[in-house]
Order: sequence, then C-alpha cells, then structure tokens
Amino acid sequence: MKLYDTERSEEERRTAFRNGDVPVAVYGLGKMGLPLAAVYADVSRNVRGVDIDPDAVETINAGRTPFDHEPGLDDLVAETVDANALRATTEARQAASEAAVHVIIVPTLVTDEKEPDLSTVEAVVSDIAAGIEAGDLVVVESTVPPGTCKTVIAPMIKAESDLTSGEFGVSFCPERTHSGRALEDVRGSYPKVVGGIDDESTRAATAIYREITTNEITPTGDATTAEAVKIFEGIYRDVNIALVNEFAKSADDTGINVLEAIDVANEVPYVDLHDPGAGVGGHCIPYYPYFFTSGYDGPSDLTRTAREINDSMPLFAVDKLLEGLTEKGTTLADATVVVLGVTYRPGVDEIRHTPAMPIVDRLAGQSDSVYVVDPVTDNFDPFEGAQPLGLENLSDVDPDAVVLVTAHDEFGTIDWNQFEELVIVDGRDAVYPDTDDHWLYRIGQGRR
Ligand SMILES: NC(=O)C1=CN([C@@H]2O[C@H](COP(=O)(O)OP(=O)(O)OC[C@H]3O[C@@H](n4cnc5c(N)ncnc54)[C@H](O)[C@@H]3O)[C@@H](O)[C@H]2O)C=CC1
Ligand SMILES: CC(=O)N[C@@H]1[C@@H](OP(=O)(O)OP(=O)(O)OC[C@H]2O[C@@H](n3ccc(=O)[nH]c3=O)[C@H](O)[C@@H]2O)O[C@H](C(=O)O)[C@@H](O)[C@@H]1O
Repeated sequence: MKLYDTERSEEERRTAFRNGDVPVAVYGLGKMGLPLAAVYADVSRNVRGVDIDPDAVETINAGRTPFDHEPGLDDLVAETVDANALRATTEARQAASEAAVHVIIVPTLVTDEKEPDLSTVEAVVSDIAAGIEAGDLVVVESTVPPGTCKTVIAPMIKAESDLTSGEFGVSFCPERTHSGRALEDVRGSYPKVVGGIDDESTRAATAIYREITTNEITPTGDATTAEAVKIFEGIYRDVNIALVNEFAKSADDTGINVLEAIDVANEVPYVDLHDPGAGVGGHCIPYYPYFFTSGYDGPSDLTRTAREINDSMPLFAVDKLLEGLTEKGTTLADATVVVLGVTYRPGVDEIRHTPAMPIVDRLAGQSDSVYVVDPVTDNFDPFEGAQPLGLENLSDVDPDAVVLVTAHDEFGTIDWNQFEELVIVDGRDAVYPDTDDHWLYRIGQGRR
C-alpha cells in the first residue's frame, strides 16, 4: 500500500503499516540505521535493510549485529531476521523498486574544508529515484543542513525519476538517539519530530511514527524547520560544552574549581552547564555547526568560536602534560606516554573527529614511545606513530605520563599505585588515584 495518498485516513495508513502491507527500505545499517531498521521491522514486519558493506549485510542476514554495545539489538535483529521481517541487501535499487517507504540514515559528514558532505545521502537518493513510484514516501533521518529536503532531495528525485511534485512525499524525521541506548531512544525516549515538504508528506510520516514511537509526534510547519531543530540541538550542545571548556581553561589562573562550580550552578533548573573535557568528537556534534554556518553568509561568530574552543582542548591537554613532564625534569622525547581512550566517547566504536587523534599526532611527533589503549575499538591504524597496548599491559611499558581522553568503564580498574610518580592528565574527570605521588592535572580543576 502507498502511504503518500490524500485519500487515505491516518487509521488506514497505520493499520496497513502495522499489517506489513507497506514495504520499507532502510538505507544505512550502522550505529543508528540498524537499530532503526530493527524497530521498523519489529513493527511493520516488512523491511529491507540496505548497506554498501557486504560483510555487514552478511552478518545481519545471519541474525547477528556487526557491532557491540547496543543493549537488546542482538536479540531484536535475530528475531526479526528469523521471522523474515528484516532482510539486508547491498542491492539498493532492487530494494528501492520494492519499497513504498524509503528511510535514509547514512552518514552526513564534512569535507576537509568544513563543508557539509552530502555525497552519501545523494547516492542513496539516486538509488531511490531509480525505483520510486507514485505514492511513495521518503523519510530522511540522516542529519542534514536546513533546506536539504526541499532544495536537494526532492528536486533530485524529480530530475531522476518520472515523478513530479505531489506524486511522492519527503519528510525529515531526525533521530534523537544516543549510541548505547539506541533501541530505547528510537522507540520513544523523546518526541519524534516530523517535517514534510508538504502537508501530505507530514501526514504520511506521522502515521508511520505513531506506530514506531511510544512518545508524542511533533509535526513542524515544514521540512526545513525540522532539519533546523536537529542541528540546533547539536549546536546548543557544542556551544554549551565550549562555554564550560572556556571556564576550565581559566582554572589555573583563577583557582576556581570549575567542576564543582558547574555542579552547584546546575542545581537551579534554568542552568544546564555541560562537562568540560579533552575535546568534542564523533560525526555529530562537531559536524552539525558546519551544517548551519556553511549555508548562511550572515554572522555566526558564536557557533564558529565554540567550534574553535572545543577543537583547542586536545592540545590544551597536551600542553598540561608537557608542563608536568617539565616539572619532573623530563622531556617528551625521553618520555613514555600512554593515551587512554581513542574512540570519541565511552562504549562506542567510532573514531571520527576523536580528540585522541590530534593528541597522538602531537605526542608521536616528539616521542617514539607513545601508546594507545582502548578496550572498545581495534581501529588503531589511523593513530600513526602510536603503538596499540592492551590495558592489562599498561605497567609493562613503565609509562612516564598518561593522558585520559575517553573514560571507558574499563579504565576504572586501573591501580594507579602500581606506577611511580606519573604525570597524569585527566581529560574526563575520571582519574582519582588514592595516592599523592603522581603529578595530576584534571581538566576543570587544574593541578590536583
Ligand atoms: N551516531 C549517532 O549518535 C547519531 C547519528 N545520527 C545521524 O544518523 C546518520 C548515520 O549515522 P551512524 O549510523 O552513526 O553512521 P555509521 O557510520 O555508524 O553507519 C553508516 C552506515 O551507512 C552505510 N553506508 C554508507 N554509504 C552508504 C550507501 N550509499 N548506501 C547504503 N549504506 C551506506 C555504511 O556502510 C554504514 O554501515 C548520520 O546522518 C548521523 O548524523 C543521528 C542521531 C544520532
Ligand atoms: C544531547 C545528546 O546527548 N546528543 C547526543 C549526541 O550524541 P553523541 O554520540 O555525539 O555523544 P555526545 O554525548 O554528544 O558526545 C559528543 C562528544 O562531546 C563530548 N562531550 C559530551 C558532553 C559533554 O558534556 N562534554 C563533552 O566534552 C564527548 O566526549 C564526545 O566526544 O549527538 C547525537 C546526534 O545528534 O547525532 C544525538 O542524537 C545524541 O542524543
């Protein structure tokens, strides 16, 4: 059944969706796409997942998940694949020709020039255009610059298919989801924003998400507003983190215990100061500001300055480490340094824009004894000049200095007493040795 059809009531559309009469294709089966496809399959029982990674497709069709640390996902993928409610394929155009709803959730990155890179989304849109039919609905869940649905995606479909305006729908329905709790979030932690390029697109997408989410639906006046909601949430977070990072940098001169001041300031409901740290990583928060500044020639000083502040934190951490080595009469060239945590945040195997990269680049450039420890990833090759080290072998390298960049749970087991007079930079308020033997700098508190 087609959902983009003004003759259909919401109840008719919801019943058809729930009964599996609306074939769905989900393009992108990554950290967000696979949980989303699995929930779609759990509800509609008729989902084809599309990915360009044949290994991921093979793993999913075997009823397994290609990545860890997503509670409940293993079981849901196994169940939906076993029930033939979810099938994965690399054949995007075949899937597009069979689907009535096309859900795009592939990466939206930025170029080296900090311009939005929509090439992956556009590749998927071309695949969809090759198979789209009148009455189909395109649901964009990838975070995109405001205006993309209206000025890029819909025009591409018209140009590359035999359809025209009013014959297909496009709705922006952003994913308010945190890796590590994806199923819970997809199913309804927060209201679902739905913004169509026309009213019928909004109605069709609303019918779907009333079945997918247990939470409310928040329709916006148009797709551009919905696109802005998503990046505003991310830019708010980036600016907030930049504010506390700026406070944290003052700690040495002001003597302020910034971490404590933040906790106390947050006692009032109208303050929600975030956490300072060694930097802001991932392909969401550090990228979304460019989805705003790139499409707009007006003033965006605050957005840009926040990015600069957050991207200065990794080298701030290195500067503190060098201060410690100097105080101990050691040079970086003679020091053995361990970087704890290379993924962008705990528990997620993702190194895009990780603060660990500039830290390792700076250290490895001056020392040939730099080690990286991360229990969550085995993707160490990009960290040139650093040697991967197992957490259990930490004492084997007899480190002079340690910088904690990402506070994986496993680091809580480290016995700091096993080391002699370390220089420690705690980038995430996570290192609390029960000895004063070490030189310890905690971002947000200064020298401890
Ligand atoms: N990671 C997060 O916490 C959140 C991400 N998002 C948005 O979701 C989107 C996807 O993010 P993730 O799932 O984290 O990315 P990811 O990198 O984990 O997964 C992307 C998947 O898409 C596949 N892919 C790449 N090109 C493709 C193509 N042409 N056709 C089909 N599949 C293709 C890749 O093989 C990979 O499996 C992004 O736009 C992001 O902004 C939204 C909310 C949260
Ligand atoms: C408000 C919120 O939690 N937004 C989430 C965020 O997910 P993401 O995986 O990017 O994690 P994150 O917690 O924002 O962390 C991003 C980066 O920022 C750093 N970070 C985070 C919070 C903080 O107070 N201080 C800080 O330095 C983290 O270490 C990490 O390097 O961005 C996602 C997205 O928009 O794609 C969004 O869906 C997620 O819900």
